Amino acid sequence: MGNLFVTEQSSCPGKETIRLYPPSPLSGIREFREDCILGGYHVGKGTRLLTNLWKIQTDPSIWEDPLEFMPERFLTTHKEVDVKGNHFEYIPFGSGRRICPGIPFGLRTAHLTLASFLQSFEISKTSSEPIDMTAVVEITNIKVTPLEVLIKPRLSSLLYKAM
Ligand code: HEM
Repeated sequence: MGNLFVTEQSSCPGKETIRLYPPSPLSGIREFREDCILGGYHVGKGTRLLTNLWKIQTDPSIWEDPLEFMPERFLTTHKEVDVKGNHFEYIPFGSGRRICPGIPFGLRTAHLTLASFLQSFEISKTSSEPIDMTAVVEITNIKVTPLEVLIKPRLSSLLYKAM
């Protein structure tokens, strides 16, 4: 299970999770209002651009061992990098005027939901095989192999009744 812990103070496992497994791997669409040259390419007015955030966040010229889960990089080589669209090598919420407006809500909700789930249930794998973390980069980030787990309540049964 990916650990989606990120706060605005930014925990390193959380930052690394959404670097490698961005929930929204493609940015929103931008339309060019005029002809221009971008990265050596001529781009015509009216062209629509969808940025592949996953590709940027796994660019081997920026990230050492880009496909490895290494949260410590956010304590060392990428210590100053935050999630707010200021560092273009890492833009899990996009950047600029159309940056995701749900950053604080998304981060807190992910944190709360996962923490409540882990507090409430014991989770175990159904096999001893390593978990296949391969993902398909589409509009959202989807695991190729669904994760199968067994969940067992940890708390008093009274706490699981619907409110
Ligand atoms: C971890 C959770 C989330 C991630 C990773 C995420 C990621 C993104 C990304 C990459 C974009 C495109 C930004 C761009 O094109 O520059 C976006 C846009 C957007 N997000 Fe999120 N998002 C998350 C949670 C949320 C939540 C909780 C809400 C609302 C409550 C939200 C609402 C929006 C909206 C409305 C846009 C479109 C903004 C615009 O086009 O002006 N997102 N998000």
